[in-house]
Amino acid sequence: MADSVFQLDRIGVDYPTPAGMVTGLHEVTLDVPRAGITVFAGPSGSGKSTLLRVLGLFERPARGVLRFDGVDTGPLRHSARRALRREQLGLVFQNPVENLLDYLSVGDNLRAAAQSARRTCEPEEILAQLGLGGTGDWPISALSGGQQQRLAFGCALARGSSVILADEPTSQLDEASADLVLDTLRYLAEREFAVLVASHDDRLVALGDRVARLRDGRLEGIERR
Ligand SMILES: Nc1ncnc2c1ncn2[C@@H]1O[C@H](COP(=O)(O)OP(=O)(O)OP(=O)(O)O)[C@@H](O)[C@H]1O
Repeated sequence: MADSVFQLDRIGVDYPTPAGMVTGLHEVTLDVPRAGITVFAGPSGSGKSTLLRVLGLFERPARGVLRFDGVDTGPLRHSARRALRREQLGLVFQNPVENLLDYLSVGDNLRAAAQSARRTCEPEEILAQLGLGGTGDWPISALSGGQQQRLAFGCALARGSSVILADEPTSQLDEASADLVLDTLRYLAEREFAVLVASHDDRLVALGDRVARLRDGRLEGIERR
């Protein structure tokens, strides 16, 4: 398995707007190691979400080469990208309700996630790992925001994702709930998941083994700890 989970070579993203083309990312070149937590930090509009969407194979860059596990993703057809997304890449959004199906129980959310990657799972095993043991029959609404985010990471585990991409996972949470998310990210990184997070939460930035700083769609630099 390659040491780098993602290799970006001069990745550029443009958005058409009524006022003309806006560049979301300018020629970003970066190697993301598989091990540890990588944080993409930067002010609002710096390109963090755009970068996560490119890495999550939701967005095709206009320019440059993106390799995932050493494979050039450029020539991949839509169906191959979708299969990679479902089976390997777990994307967790900032708003807990976006990550879960509110009409299913906690356990059924995990089962549905596994099924979407053509797998089966033992919900109670995953819930126990995440400190949510015994909640399998609960409705989603009975969980706190932090617990819902934990469950969203659990869905990535149920799908068998090897890479976790989280976009501002603590921004909608109070401090105690955010702590649950920080613990979960650390737990996943210790278990050899590649964990990539976009955030301007200082505590999340402090958790990173490396921090890639973005500004105006450009990579300003990388701090390694
Ligand atoms: N769908 C879109 N259409 C037009 N412009 C977009 C779109 N998505 C992003 N942009 C622009 O691309 C740039 C980067 O935006 P992006 O959302 O990636 O930044 P961000 O760092 O994640 O910001 P935030 O912290 O506010 O979420 C900004 O100038 C933004 O306005």
